[in-house]
Amino acid sequence: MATYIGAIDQGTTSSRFIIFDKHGRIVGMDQKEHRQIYPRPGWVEHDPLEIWKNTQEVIAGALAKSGIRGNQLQAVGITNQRETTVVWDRHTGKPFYNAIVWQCTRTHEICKQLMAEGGQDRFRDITGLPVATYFSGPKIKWILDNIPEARNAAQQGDAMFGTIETWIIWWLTGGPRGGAHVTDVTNASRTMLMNLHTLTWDEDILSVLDIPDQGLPRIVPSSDEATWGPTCEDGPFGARIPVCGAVGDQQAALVGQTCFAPGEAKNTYGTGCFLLMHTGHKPMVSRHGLITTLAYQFSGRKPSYCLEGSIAIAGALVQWLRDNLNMFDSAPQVEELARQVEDTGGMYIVPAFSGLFAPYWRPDARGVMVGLTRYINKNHIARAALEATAYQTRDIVEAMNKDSGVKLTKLKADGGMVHNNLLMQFQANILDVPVVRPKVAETTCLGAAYAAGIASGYWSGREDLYNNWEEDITWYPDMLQEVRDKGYQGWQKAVARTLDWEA
Ligand SMILES: Nc1ncnc2c1ncn2[C@@H]1O[C@H](COP(=O)(O)OP(=O)(O)O)[C@@H](O)[C@H]1O
Ligand SMILES: O=P(O)(O)OC[C@H](O)CO
Repeated sequence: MATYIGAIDQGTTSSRFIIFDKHGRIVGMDQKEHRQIYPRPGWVEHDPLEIWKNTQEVIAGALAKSGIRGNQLQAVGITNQRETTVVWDRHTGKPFYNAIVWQCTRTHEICKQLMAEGGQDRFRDITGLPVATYFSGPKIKWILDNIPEARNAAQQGDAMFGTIETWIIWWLTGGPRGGAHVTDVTNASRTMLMNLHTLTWDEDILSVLDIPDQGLPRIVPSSDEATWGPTCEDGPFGARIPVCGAVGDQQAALVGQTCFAPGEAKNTYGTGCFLLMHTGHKPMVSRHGLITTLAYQFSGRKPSYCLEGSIAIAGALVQWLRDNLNMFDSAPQVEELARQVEDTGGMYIVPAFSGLFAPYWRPDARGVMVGLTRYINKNHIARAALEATAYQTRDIVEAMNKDSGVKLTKLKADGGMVHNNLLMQFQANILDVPVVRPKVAETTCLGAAYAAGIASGYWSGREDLYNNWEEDITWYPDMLQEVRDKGYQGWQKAVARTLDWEA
């Protein structure tokens, strides 16, 4: 009987389940979007129960469409939108509040207070992170401070905290009937609560944030022979399958792109955009606005670290043009509009909708469109939206080159936006390095499958994975240096216009 590996990708906009064969090829897939909830400007929530329901549906959907039975899966891995936080009742599985999404800025006051007491970098040596609304710790604190039932339950030891992989693994493995309460090192490294060196929760930070440690999940490797499963027979797989891989989605893409050597980097162009460079077995402190984070840990091996440049809004700007300005019906159509014009007519969009993340870390920033004249039409706006992603990436690459002391010579790309040829060509031009897309662009799911597949012996080691990586297309730079420089200078001026908007 043929066997496969399954991977759940619970992303910001949708949930997917993909089934892979030995060659890393996709043999089954299903996907479903979930609601984005915006209760106030800058606030973003998801319904955790809707996410769990959709996850079960896409698992069942992919199995039904492919004709593969649950018991043909040798193991299951999970990858997820990181930082997004749920607090729930361990006896009922009922969330005390909606999931607070990574993009949500509601913890601005909490972060301001933390910074006033000790500066933005007060936890950087321990956690690798600046104080920012992005990370989970302040989100847990917000729920405990604002929802009295959650605080009471936490004090009684009845509340569970978790990021999305924790939430889903708990349900898959039994939920209130004794499901595993675990988080992998990559997700834990996004909480601002984990010590990057010891891979344990930091008592001092927990006490500063007033978060009781009994609600926190156990920290485990990203690929774990011990497994945290199996799944329940009465769940969506209809079988007991080992759950033995969990990796935050951006780190999963690094694994899926087989960036296992120091200096190798990938950029994932999805809702946001995340450039990660492998830096080896020791955390490297950033001096230029990047964050230090776990890349992955395979069970029984030393952890690997990376530097990350996180951009909050990339494809989300395209969605905004589609949904809020009704400029087109589907995301790929942005390219048709952008191709109607040679350039942006001198305008820029800086989508600082959640403030600016790396390398600026400015929660006070808000989005701008600048350089407008009566000449500008919607085609220029479409083009400027795509260019914004490429310019934000250039900001990150500049910082990465300075931090690592190595000049990036090639960028591996993946994510939903890499099907946009105009963007990818402009990216190569504005970075002045080739950009390459692999044949399997679903690298996030693939990385989670690899984590589960290595733990369960489906793949024997990295050599198997390297053999699965194949180039699809490479975009080479073809822009004059003076044009590149002028464009980037304009971008830097536009970024300056976003600052000091919110108090
Ligand atoms: N052809 C395209 N051109 C530009 N943006 C696109 C295109 N296709 C998808 N996108 C954008 O990519 C994002 C979806 O990418 P995906 O990797 O699936 O995201 P995520 O994993 O963050 O949910 C959406 O924000 C969408 O607007
Ligand atoms: O779900 P994505 O692809 O938008 O990724 C979100 C990131 O993990 C946030 O840190």
